[in-house]
Amino acid sequence: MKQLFTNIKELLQVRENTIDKLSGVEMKELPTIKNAWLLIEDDKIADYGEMNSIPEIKADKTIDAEGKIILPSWCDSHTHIVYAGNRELEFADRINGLSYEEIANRGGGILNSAKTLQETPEEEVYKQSAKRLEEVMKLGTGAVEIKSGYGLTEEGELKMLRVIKKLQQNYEIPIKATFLGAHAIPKEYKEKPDAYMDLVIEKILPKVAEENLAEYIDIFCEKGYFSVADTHKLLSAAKNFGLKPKIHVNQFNPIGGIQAGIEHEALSVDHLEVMRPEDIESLKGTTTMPVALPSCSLFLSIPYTPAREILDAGLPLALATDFNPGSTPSGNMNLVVSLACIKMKMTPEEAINAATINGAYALELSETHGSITKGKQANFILTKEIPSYTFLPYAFGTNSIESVFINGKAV
Ligand SMILES: N=CN[C@@H](CCC(=O)O)C(=O)O
Ligand SMILES: [Zn+2]
Repeated sequence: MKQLFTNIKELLQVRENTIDKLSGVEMKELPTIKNAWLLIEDDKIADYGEMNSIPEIKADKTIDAEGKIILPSWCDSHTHIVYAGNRELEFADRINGLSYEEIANRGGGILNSAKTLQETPEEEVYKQSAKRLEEVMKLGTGAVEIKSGYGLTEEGELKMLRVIKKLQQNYEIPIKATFLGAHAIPKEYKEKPDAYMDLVIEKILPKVAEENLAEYIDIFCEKGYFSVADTHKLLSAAKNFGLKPKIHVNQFNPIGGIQAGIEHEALSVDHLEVMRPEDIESLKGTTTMPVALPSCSLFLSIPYTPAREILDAGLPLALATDFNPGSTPSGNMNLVVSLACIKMKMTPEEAINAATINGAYALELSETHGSITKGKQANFILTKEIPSYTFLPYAFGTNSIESVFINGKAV
C-alpha cells in the first residue's frame, strides 16, 4: 500500500542518513523541506522530496497536506504509564501545602500507588494502562518506554511487567520495558532496607530476566530512597542478566547517581533537576543521554533541568514525559516540548530534536525512529494548518495535531 502526502507546508527532521544523537550546537539545526511530498510504502518511509520536482508516483492514496506540517512522532523515553488508580487526593494535599517528600513520609506517594497496584487485578491494570497508551499515541507519541516500580513485591513487579508485555503484543507502537523494582522501600522493609535490595537483586531480578520481561534496569537514586552504593550493587547484578541502566538521578538531591550511572554505561540518566558543575562535567565524553522531564517540574513546582548549561557544555539532551500518577499525571509530549522552550530556554529546533532523535537514542531506536529517513518506520505527526513549526511549542496547550500515523496507519 502506497500513501502519498503532497503539498506539505514543511517536512521536519529530514535526515538522509541515520544519526544516533545530536549534541550541543548540533541541536540548533532542524533540517526541513518546504513545500514537500512524502511517500509511505506499507509501514515504512519510502521517499520524499520537493513538490517542484515530484516524480510520477502511482499511489493507492494521496493526501493533500496543504498548510500542514509533517514531523516524526515523539519518542517518549521515560514513562510509568502502567499503574492502577490515581493520586488526586495527594494533589489536593499538595495544594494545601504538603510537599512531595512530606506526602511520601506519611506513607503516600509511590507506596500509595504500590498498594493500589497490588490490590488491582492484572486485567484491570492492563485496561487502565492501555487507555493511557492510546491517549498518548493520539497526542503524537510513536515510541515509548514503560517502567515497573509500583509492584514492590515479586508478584506486583512481575504483574506490571506482564502488563507491559501484553501492551507490546497488542499495539504497533514500539514499547521498551524497564524493571524499576528499586523505586521505593516498602513499609515492611523500612527498618531493613538492605533486605529489600536483596529481594530485588536475588529474587525478582533473576525472574524478570528469566521471563525476558525487561530490557533495562532502573533505580530511584535519591536521599530517602536508594543510595549510590545500592545503585552500584543493582546495576552490577543487572549487567549479568544483560539489562542496561536507565536511572532516576538528581531529582531532589545530587548524591552521585550520575557518576554511578556513567560507570555502568547507562543508556540514560533521567530527571537532572538539580545539577552540580561536576555532574555536567562527568557526562562529557560518555555515551549516556541526559533526559529532562519538564512536566514533572511543572507539576511538583521543582527546578527545571538546566538545559542551557547542559547544551552549552556540548552535551546532548532528550525530553520525555515521566507520565505517572504522582509527579506527572500527563503523557503529553507536546506540552513537554512547550515547557522545554518556555521554562528551559531551549529553542524550538533544540526541543524538537530532543523529543525525536535524542528520544529515539534513549530508547535504542535510532535506526528505526526519530527522523524522516528512507527505510525508517512510518511513525509521524500530521499537524492541522499552522503558520510554522514554532507554533507547536508557542501555542502551548493547543492541540495542533490533525492525525498521528504509526507504521503507516492512522491511530
Ligand atoms: N521520582 C521517582 N519516580 C517518579 C514519581 C513516582 C510517583 O510519585 O509515583 C518520577 O520519576 O517522578
Ligand atoms: Zn520517572
